[in-house]
Amino acid sequence: MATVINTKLSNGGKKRAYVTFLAGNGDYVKGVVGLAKGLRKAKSKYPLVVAVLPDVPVDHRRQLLDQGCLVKEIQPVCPPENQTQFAMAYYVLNYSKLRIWKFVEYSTMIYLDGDIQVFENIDHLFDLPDGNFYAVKDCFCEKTWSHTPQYKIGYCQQCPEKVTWPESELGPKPPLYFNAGMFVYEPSLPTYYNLLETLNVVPPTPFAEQDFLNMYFKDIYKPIPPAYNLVLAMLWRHPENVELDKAKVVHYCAAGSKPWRFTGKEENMERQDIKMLVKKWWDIYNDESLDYKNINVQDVHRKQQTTMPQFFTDSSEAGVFHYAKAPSAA
Ligand SMILES: O=c1ccn([C@@H]2O[C@H](COP(=O)(O)OP(=O)(O)O[C@H]3O[C@H](CO)[C@H](O)[C@H](O)[C@H]3O)[C@@H](O)[C@H]2O)c(=O)[nH]1
Ligand SMILES: O[C@H]1[C@H](O)[C@@H](O)[C@H](O)[C@@H](O)[C@H]1O
Ligand SMILES: [Mn+2]
Repeated sequence: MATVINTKLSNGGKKRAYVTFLAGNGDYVKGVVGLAKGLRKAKSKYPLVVAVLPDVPVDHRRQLLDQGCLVKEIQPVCPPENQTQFAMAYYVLNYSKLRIWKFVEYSTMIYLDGDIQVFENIDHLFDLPDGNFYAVKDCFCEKTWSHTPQYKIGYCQQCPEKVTWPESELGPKPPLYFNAGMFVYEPSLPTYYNLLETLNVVPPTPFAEQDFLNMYFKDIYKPIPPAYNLVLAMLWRHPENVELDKAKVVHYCAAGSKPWRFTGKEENMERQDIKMLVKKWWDIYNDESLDYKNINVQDVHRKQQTTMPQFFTDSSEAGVFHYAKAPSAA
Protein backbone atom coordinates (compact mmCIF):
# COMPACT_ATOMS: atom_id res chain seq x y z
CA MET A 1 0.00 0.00 0.00
CA ALA A 2 1.28 3.40 -0.89
CA THR A 3 2.00 5.71 1.98
CA VAL A 4 0.13 8.95 1.52
CA ILE A 5 2.14 11.98 2.51
CA ASN A 6 -0.18 14.59 3.85
CA THR A 7 0.86 17.62 1.82
CA LYS A 8 -2.02 19.61 3.31
CA LEU A 9 -0.41 18.77 6.64
CA SER A 10 -3.40 19.87 8.53
CA ASN A 11 -4.95 18.65 11.69
CA GLY A 12 -7.96 20.68 12.64
CA GLY A 13 -6.54 23.63 10.68
CA LYS A 14 -3.10 23.22 12.21
CA LYS A 15 -0.24 22.60 9.83
CA ARG A 16 2.59 20.44 11.02
CA ALA A 17 5.93 19.38 9.59
CA TYR A 18 9.33 18.01 10.48
CA VAL A 19 12.21 20.34 9.78
CA THR A 20 15.94 19.84 9.42
CA PHE A 21 18.87 22.05 8.51
CA LEU A 22 21.47 21.69 5.78
CA ALA A 23 24.61 23.75 5.18
CA GLY A 24 27.44 23.45 2.68
CA ASN A 25 28.34 21.11 -0.15
CA GLY A 26 29.66 18.28 2.00
CA ASP A 27 28.17 14.92 2.86
CA TYR A 28 25.48 15.95 5.38
CA VAL A 29 23.04 15.74 2.47
CA LYS A 30 23.32 11.97 2.89
CA GLY A 31 22.12 12.34 6.44
CA VAL A 32 19.09 14.31 5.30
CA VAL A 33 18.25 11.84 2.52
CA GLY A 34 18.50 9.05 5.11
CA LEU A 35 16.26 11.00 7.47
CA ALA A 36 13.60 11.59 4.79
CA LYS A 37 13.56 7.86 4.07
CA GLY A 38 13.48 6.98 7.77
CA LEU A 39 10.48 9.22 8.38
CA ARG A 40 8.77 7.54 5.42
CA LYS A 41 9.56 4.07 6.74
CA ALA A 42 8.08 5.09 10.10
CA LYS A 43 4.94 6.19 8.20
CA SER A 44 5.11 9.76 9.41
CA LYS A 45 2.09 11.69 8.21
CA TYR A 46 3.95 14.97 7.91
CA PRO A 47 6.56 16.09 5.40
CA LEU A 48 10.16 17.05 5.97
CA VAL A 49 11.10 20.68 5.38
CA VAL A 50 14.81 21.23 4.78
CA ALA A 51 16.08 24.71 5.67
CA VAL A 52 19.10 25.11 3.37
CA LEU A 53 21.78 27.76 3.42
CA PRO A 54 22.58 29.42 0.07
CA ASP A 55 25.80 27.36 -0.20
CA VAL A 56 23.91 24.06 -0.62
CA PRO A 57 24.50 23.11 -4.27
CA VAL A 58 21.68 22.61 -6.74
CA ASP A 59 22.29 18.89 -7.15
CA HIS A 60 21.98 18.37 -3.39
CA ARG A 61 18.71 20.34 -3.37
CA ARG A 62 17.57 18.15 -6.26
CA GLN A 63 18.26 14.97 -4.26
CA LEU A 64 16.11 16.34 -1.45
CA LEU A 65 13.26 17.31 -3.76
CA ASP A 66 13.44 13.84 -5.31
CA GLN A 67 12.95 12.44 -1.80
CA GLY A 68 9.77 14.47 -1.36
CA CYS A 69 11.36 17.08 0.93
CA LEU A 70 10.23 20.71 0.88
CA VAL A 71 13.36 22.78 0.36
CA LYS A 72 13.37 26.28 1.82
CA GLU A 73 16.37 28.52 1.50
CA ILE A 74 17.34 30.51 4.57
CA GLN A 75 19.97 33.20 4.98
CA PRO A 76 22.85 32.63 7.40
CA VAL A 77 22.61 34.03 10.92
CA CYS A 78 25.92 35.19 12.39
CA PRO A 79 26.53 35.70 16.09
CA PRO A 80 28.25 38.90 17.25
CA GLU A 81 32.05 38.96 16.71
CA ASN A 82 33.82 37.28 19.58
CA GLN A 83 36.88 35.15 20.39
CA THR A 84 34.79 32.11 21.37
CA GLN A 85 36.23 28.67 20.77
CA PHE A 86 33.32 26.56 19.60
CA ALA A 87 33.32 22.92 20.76
CA MET A 88 33.49 22.12 17.01
CA ALA A 89 34.57 24.92 14.68
CA TYR A 90 31.55 24.43 12.39
CA TYR A 91 29.01 24.89 15.19
CA VAL A 92 28.94 28.60 14.33
CA LEU A 93 26.88 27.59 11.27
CA ASN A 94 24.12 26.31 13.50
CA TYR A 95 22.99 29.78 14.58
CA SER A 96 21.25 29.82 11.19
CA LYS A 97 18.82 27.26 12.64
CA LEU A 98 17.12 30.22 14.35
CA ARG A 99 15.49 31.00 10.98
CA ILE A 100 13.16 28.04 11.41
CA TRP A 101 11.14 30.10 13.89
CA LYS A 102 9.83 32.07 10.96
CA PHE A 103 8.18 29.09 9.27
CA VAL A 104 4.85 30.32 10.61
CA GLU A 105 2.81 28.55 7.95
CA TYR A 106 3.19 25.67 10.41
CA SER A 107 1.79 25.79 13.91
CA THR A 108 4.05 23.08 15.36
CA MET A 109 7.28 21.65 13.98
CA ILE A 110 9.67 18.95 15.08
CA TYR A 111 13.28 19.87 14.41
CA LEU A 112 15.68 16.99 13.70
CA ASP A 113 19.42 17.24 12.97
CA GLY A 114 20.62 15.73 9.70
CA ASP A 115 22.60 13.15 11.70
CA ILE A 116 19.45 11.80 13.28
CA GLN A 117 17.43 8.79 12.22
CA VAL A 118 13.81 8.12 13.13
CA PHE A 119 13.18 4.40 13.55
CA GLU A 120 9.65 4.59 14.93
CA ASN A 121 6.76 6.93 14.34
CA ILE A 122 6.87 10.01 16.57
CA ASP A 123 3.97 11.96 15.05
CA HIS A 124 2.23 11.88 18.46
CA LEU A 125 4.74 14.49 19.70
CA PHE A 126 2.82 17.06 17.64
CA ASP A 127 -0.08 16.56 20.06
CA LEU A 128 1.89 17.73 23.11
CA PRO A 129 0.33 20.79 24.75
CA ASP A 130 1.29 24.11 23.17
CA GLY A 131 3.34 26.71 24.98
CA ASN A 132 6.33 24.54 25.89
CA PHE A 133 9.65 23.65 24.32
CA TYR A 134 10.21 19.90 24.31
CA ALA A 135 13.59 18.20 23.96
CA VAL A 136 15.74 15.46 25.51
CA LYS A 137 18.25 16.12 28.29
CA ASP A 138 21.86 16.10 27.13
CA CYS A 139 24.87 14.40 28.72
CA PHE A 140 27.98 16.32 29.81
CA CYS A 141 30.47 13.46 30.00
CA GLU A 142 32.20 13.58 26.59
CA LYS A 143 35.40 15.57 25.98
CA THR A 144 33.47 18.15 23.95
CA TRP A 145 32.22 19.34 27.35
CA SER A 146 35.67 19.79 28.89
CA HIS A 147 35.24 23.59 28.96
CA THR A 148 32.35 23.34 31.44
CA PRO A 149 32.37 23.24 35.25
CA GLN A 150 30.06 20.22 35.00
CA TYR A 151 32.71 18.20 33.13
CA LYS A 152 35.51 19.41 35.39
CA ILE A 153 33.82 18.19 38.58
CA GLY A 154 32.29 15.08 36.96
CA TYR A 155 28.69 16.29 37.35
CA CYS A 156 26.11 15.14 34.82
CA GLN A 157 22.39 15.84 34.90
CA GLN A 158 21.90 12.22 33.76
CA CYS A 159 23.00 11.01 37.21
CA PRO A 160 22.71 14.11 39.43
CA GLU A 161 23.07 12.06 42.62
CA LYS A 162 26.60 10.81 41.74
CA VAL A 163 28.40 14.13 42.31
CA THR A 164 26.65 16.71 44.43
CA TRP A 165 26.60 20.13 42.83
CA PRO A 166 28.90 22.34 45.02
CA GLU A 167 26.50 25.25 45.45
CA SER A 168 28.80 27.21 47.76
CA GLU A 169 31.57 27.31 45.15
CA LEU A 170 29.68 27.33 41.86
CA GLY A 171 26.37 28.94 42.78
CA PRO A 172 22.95 27.41 42.13
CA LYS A 173 22.69 24.16 40.20
CA PRO A 174 22.42 24.89 36.46
CA PRO A 175 18.97 24.47 34.90
CA LEU A 176 18.24 21.31 32.90
CA TYR A 177 20.07 21.42 29.55
CA PHE A 178 18.73 19.83 26.36
CA ASN A 179 20.45 18.52 23.28
CA ALA A 180 19.34 20.75 20.41
CA GLY A 181 19.51 18.02 17.76
CA MET A 182 15.80 17.32 18.28
CA PHE A 183 13.05 19.53 19.65
CA VAL A 184 9.35 20.28 19.37
CA TYR A 185 8.56 23.98 18.99
CA GLU A 186 6.04 26.47 17.67
CA PRO A 187 7.18 28.82 14.92
CA SER A 188 6.29 32.42 15.79
CA LEU A 189 7.34 35.74 14.29
CA PRO A 190 7.51 37.60 17.63
CA THR A 191 9.72 34.82 19.00
CA TYR A 192 11.80 34.79 15.81
CA TYR A 193 12.55 38.51 15.93
CA ASN A 194 13.18 38.36 19.65
CA LEU A 195 15.59 35.42 19.22
CA LEU A 196 17.60 37.44 16.68
CA GLU A 197 17.57 40.59 18.82
CA THR A 198 18.65 38.63 21.88
CA LEU A 199 21.42 36.91 19.92
CA ASN A 200 22.94 40.30 19.17
CA VAL A 201 23.41 41.08 22.84
CA VAL A 202 24.55 37.68 24.08
CA PRO A 203 28.17 36.60 23.54
CA PRO A 204 28.58 33.33 21.60
CA THR A 205 29.52 30.25 23.65
CA PRO A 206 31.08 26.84 22.77
CA PHE A 207 27.84 25.02 21.97
CA ALA A 208 26.63 27.89 19.80
CA GLU A 209 22.86 27.96 19.20
CA GLN A 210 22.39 24.93 21.51
CA ASP A 211 23.63 26.98 24.48
CA PHE A 212 21.65 29.96 23.26
CA LEU A 213 18.37 28.04 22.88
CA ASN A 214 18.87 26.50 26.32
CA MET A 215 19.26 29.94 27.82
CA TYR A 216 16.35 31.41 25.86
CA PHE A 217 13.80 28.63 26.51
CA LYS A 218 14.86 27.60 30.03
CA ASP A 219 11.54 28.62 31.59
CA ILE A 220 9.36 26.64 29.19
CA TYR A 221 11.68 23.68 28.60
CA LYS A 222 10.02 20.33 29.29
CA PRO A 223 12.21 17.21 29.09
CA ILE A 224 10.91 14.26 27.08
CA PRO A 225 12.24 10.66 27.39
CA PRO A 226 15.69 9.78 25.95
CA ALA A 227 13.97 7.45 23.46
CA TYR A 228 13.17 10.59 21.41
CA ASN A 229 16.83 11.53 20.91
CA LEU A 230 19.31 8.85 21.85
CA VAL A 231 22.61 10.75 22.09
CA LEU A 232 24.99 7.87 21.39
CA ALA A 233 27.42 8.66 24.22
CA MET A 234 24.59 7.70 26.60
CA LEU A 235 25.30 4.06 25.66
CA TRP A 236 28.65 4.06 27.44
CA ARG A 237 28.20 6.98 29.85
CA HIS A 238 24.76 6.19 31.30
CA PRO A 239 23.70 2.71 30.14
CA GLU A 240 21.30 2.54 33.10
CA ASN A 241 19.25 5.37 31.51
CA VAL A 242 19.02 3.76 28.06
CA GLU A 243 16.58 1.20 26.74
CA LEU A 244 18.11 0.64 23.34
CA ASP A 245 15.28 -1.50 22.00
CA LYS A 246 12.83 1.33 22.82
CA ALA A 247 14.83 4.09 21.10
CA LYS A 248 12.63 5.69 18.45
CA VAL A 249 15.11 8.38 17.41
CA VAL A 250 18.88 7.91 17.28
CA HIS A 251 21.31 10.81 17.11
CA TYR A 252 24.65 9.85 15.54
CA CYS A 253 26.46 12.71 17.26
CA ALA A 254 29.32 10.92 19.03
CA ALA A 255 32.73 11.51 17.47
CA GLY A 256 33.21 9.07 14.57
CA SER A 257 29.59 7.84 14.53
CA LYS A 258 28.15 9.59 11.44
CA PRO A 259 27.05 6.51 9.46
CA TRP A 260 28.08 7.95 6.10
CA ARG A 261 31.64 8.51 7.39
CA PHE A 262 31.87 5.53 9.70
CA THR A 263 35.21 3.73 9.84
CA GLY A 264 34.81 2.00 13.21
CA LYS A 265 38.29 3.21 14.26
CA GLU A 266 37.44 6.00 16.72
CA GLU A 267 36.99 5.43 20.44
CA ASN A 268 33.83 3.40 21.27
CA MET A 269 33.04 2.86 17.61
CA GLU A 270 34.02 -0.81 17.84
CA ARG A 271 31.03 -1.45 20.11
CA GLN A 272 28.44 -3.93 18.84
CA ASP A 273 25.52 -1.63 19.65
CA ILE A 274 27.12 1.20 17.62
CA LYS A 275 27.83 -1.08 14.66
CA MET A 276 24.25 -2.35 14.80
CA LEU A 277 22.85 1.22 14.80
CA VAL A 278 25.11 2.26 11.92
CA LYS A 279 23.95 -0.77 9.95
CA LYS A 280 20.30 0.09 10.68
CA TRP A 281 20.92 3.59 9.28
CA TRP A 282 22.47 2.16 6.10
CA ASP A 283 19.65 -0.35 5.67
CA ILE A 284 17.22 2.57 5.42
CA TYR A 285 19.49 4.73 3.26
CA ASN A 286 20.02 1.88 0.77
CA ASP A 287 16.40 0.73 0.67
CA GLU A 288 15.14 1.80 -2.76
CA SER A 289 11.58 0.91 -1.87
CA LEU A 290 11.68 3.91 0.49
CA ASP A 291 12.58 6.34 -2.29
CA TYR A 292 9.82 8.89 -2.76
CA LYS A 293 9.32 7.95 -6.42
CA ASN A 294 8.74 4.29 -5.54
CA ILE A 295 6.45 5.00 -2.61
CA ASN A 296 4.13 7.06 -4.77
CA VAL A 297 4.11 4.78 -7.78
CA GLN A 298 0.66 3.36 -7.04
CA ASP A 299 -0.93 6.72 -6.47
CA VAL A 300 -0.99 7.73 -10.12
CA HIS A 301 -3.43 10.58 -9.81
CA ARG A 302 -1.62 12.15 -6.94
CA LYS A 303 1.72 11.61 -8.66
CA GLN A 304 0.58 13.56 -11.69
CA GLN A 305 -0.61 16.37 -9.54
CA THR A 306 1.78 16.75 -6.68
CA THR A 307 4.96 14.71 -6.88
CA MET A 308 6.75 17.10 -9.16
CA PRO A 309 9.75 18.62 -7.48
CA GLN A 310 8.93 21.90 -5.90
CA PHE A 311 11.38 24.74 -6.30
CA PHE A 312 11.13 27.68 -4.02
CA THR A 313 11.53 31.10 -5.51
CA ASP A 314 12.10 34.17 -3.45
CA SER A 315 9.09 36.44 -3.68
CA SER A 316 9.03 38.53 -0.55
CA GLU A 317 11.91 39.05 1.83
CA ALA A 318 15.27 37.32 1.65
CA GLY A 319 15.00 33.80 2.92
CA VAL A 320 11.23 33.36 2.65
CA PHE A 321 10.52 31.13 -0.31
CA HIS A 322 7.33 30.06 -2.00
CA TYR A 323 7.26 27.12 -4.31
CA ALA A 324 6.56 26.89 -7.99
CA LYS A 325 6.21 23.67 -9.99
CA ALA A 326 9.27 22.52 -11.91
CA PRO A 327 9.64 19.66 -14.43
CA SER A 328 9.55 16.19 -12.92
CA ALA A 329 12.78 14.28 -12.58
CA ALA A 330 10.97 10.97 -12.99
O1 LIG B 1 28.66 20.93 7.43
C1 LIG B 1 27.59 20.83 8.03
C2 LIG B 1 27.49 20.78 9.43
C3 LIG B 1 26.26 20.66 10.04
N1 LIG B 1 25.14 20.61 9.30
C4 LIG B 1 23.79 20.52 9.91
O2 LIG B 1 23.87 20.97 11.24
C5 LIG B 1 23.47 19.94 12.12
C6 LIG B 1 24.25 20.03 13.43
O3 LIG B 1 25.56 19.55 13.29
P1 LIG B 1 25.99 18.17 13.98
O4 LIG B 1 24.87 17.22 13.88
O5 LIG B 1 27.30 17.74 13.40
O6 LIG B 1 26.18 18.65 15.46
P2 LIG B 1 26.08 17.81 16.86
O7 LIG B 1 24.93 16.92 16.84
O8 LIG B 1 27.42 17.26 17.14
O9 LIG B 1 25.84 19.05 17.85
C7 LIG B 1 24.92 19.48 18.80
O10 LIG B 1 25.33 20.83 19.07
C8 LIG B 1 25.24 21.69 17.94
C9 LIG B 1 25.76 23.02 18.41
O11 LIG B 1 25.78 23.95 17.38
C10 LIG B 1 23.79 21.77 17.45
O12 LIG B 1 22.98 22.33 18.42
C11 LIG B 1 23.31 20.36 17.14
O13 LIG B 1 21.93 20.41 16.74
C12 LIG B 1 23.44 19.51 18.41
O14 LIG B 1 22.96 18.21 18.20
C13 LIG B 1 23.73 18.66 11.32
O15 LIG B 1 23.05 17.55 11.81
C14 LIG B 1 23.24 19.09 9.97
O16 LIG B 1 21.85 19.09 9.93
C15 LIG B 1 25.24 20.65 7.91
O17 LIG B 1 24.23 20.60 7.21
N2 LIG B 1 26.45 20.76 7.31
O1 LIG C 1 25.27 18.02 22.76
C1 LIG C 1 26.43 17.30 22.45
C2 LIG C 1 26.63 17.19 20.97
O2 LIG C 1 25.54 16.61 20.32
C3 LIG C 1 27.94 16.49 20.68
O3 LIG C 1 28.21 16.41 19.34
C4 LIG C 1 28.01 15.12 21.31
O4 LIG C 1 29.27 14.54 21.04
C5 LIG C 1 27.80 15.24 22.80
O5 LIG C 1 27.81 13.94 23.38
C6 LIG C 1 26.49 15.95 23.13
O6 LIG C 1 26.43 16.12 24.50
MN1 LIG D 1 23.68 16.21 15.33
